[in-house]
Amino acid sequence: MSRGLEVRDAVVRYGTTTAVDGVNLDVAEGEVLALLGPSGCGKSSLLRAVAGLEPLADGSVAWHGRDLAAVPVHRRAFGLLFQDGQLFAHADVASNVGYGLRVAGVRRTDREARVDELLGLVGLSGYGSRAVTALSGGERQRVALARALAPRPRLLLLDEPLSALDRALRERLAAELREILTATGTTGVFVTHDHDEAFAVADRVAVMDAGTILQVAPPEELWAAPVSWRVADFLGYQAVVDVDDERVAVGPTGLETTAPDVGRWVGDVVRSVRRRGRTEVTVDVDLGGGVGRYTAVPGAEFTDGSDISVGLRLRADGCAHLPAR
Ligand SMILES: Nc1ncnc2c1ncn2[C@@H]1O[C@H](COP(=O)(O)OP(=O)(O)OP(=O)(O)O)[C@@H](O)[C@H]1O
Repeated sequence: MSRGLEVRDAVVRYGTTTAVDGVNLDVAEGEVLALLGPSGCGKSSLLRAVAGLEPLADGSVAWHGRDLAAVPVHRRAFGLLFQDGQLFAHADVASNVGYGLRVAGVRRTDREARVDELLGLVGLSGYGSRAVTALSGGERQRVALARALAPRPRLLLLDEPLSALDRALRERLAAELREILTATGTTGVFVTHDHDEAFAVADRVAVMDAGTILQVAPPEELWAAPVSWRVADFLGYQAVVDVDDERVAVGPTGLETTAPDVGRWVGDVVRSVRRRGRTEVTVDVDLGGGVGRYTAVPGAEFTDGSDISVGLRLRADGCAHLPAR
């Protein structure tokens, strides 16, 4: 993979608010990177600065080693896709998808061929003459994606493109989005506050908090070795515990029930439910920081019921060691 986007010491300010506080980030050509973090951490501001929509107070953004400070938004050849696809409501699907090509002066026949190709890619073959107002939310975002991809942007910037959709559709579209970006070799930066979505879409995930990047790594590596509890927390780990002078982050499957006299901790079962073919036990237990509510995997001797005491132990493959503080 060759050199693509390079962000160096980027700072974005709004008056006295520092939204992006010295970020360094590289995205190789052909790579998809997710920016993951809570609301207000500066993800959108960073994305907008890369697009050229927000000025940098300090630092630089470069593509292929060329500084973009003097290059206006429309000359960066970057594509943009937002939460609400911002389609032209008065135009049909094909006109929307072909918009960037028309602006670029692409001939009509070439344009039509490219629009058809893209509609096929996003699973909307034959939808060209439909009114965009007659589409579902998911279909609309597919049209917006086709429109953003049509001019073959050298970098596609996606700001929470799926967050207006319901959960099931979001999961499906996240997987499809990855396939489409990979199939087209598109370099992408994908902003999301949803860790599952980040993992489903990206080659690498950058975890962001309070204007800075805490860790950048491929999903499996991030999951296996978060550098801090803050990162683990964003990824969906449910607790941090001290065990034999080590700090351990406990994942959603990091606890297992045992007989009460065997486990490291003793807790009370609140309920147990079957989810996706496996049982999930909810327990109230003090893991060291006061009583909290956690999820555990049932051990061999677990029997259904509530208001029963169980022991709890850690499951190594559902936990991660955190570096010493
Ligand atoms: N136009 C603006 N004027 C003033 N402050 C702003 C502006 N845009 C963003 N901010 C502030 O900058 C900080 C970062 O906002 P930003 O939108 O980049 O975060 P985010 O991580 O994308 O959040 P969200 O997921 O809620 O969109 C926040 O404190 C926000 O209130």
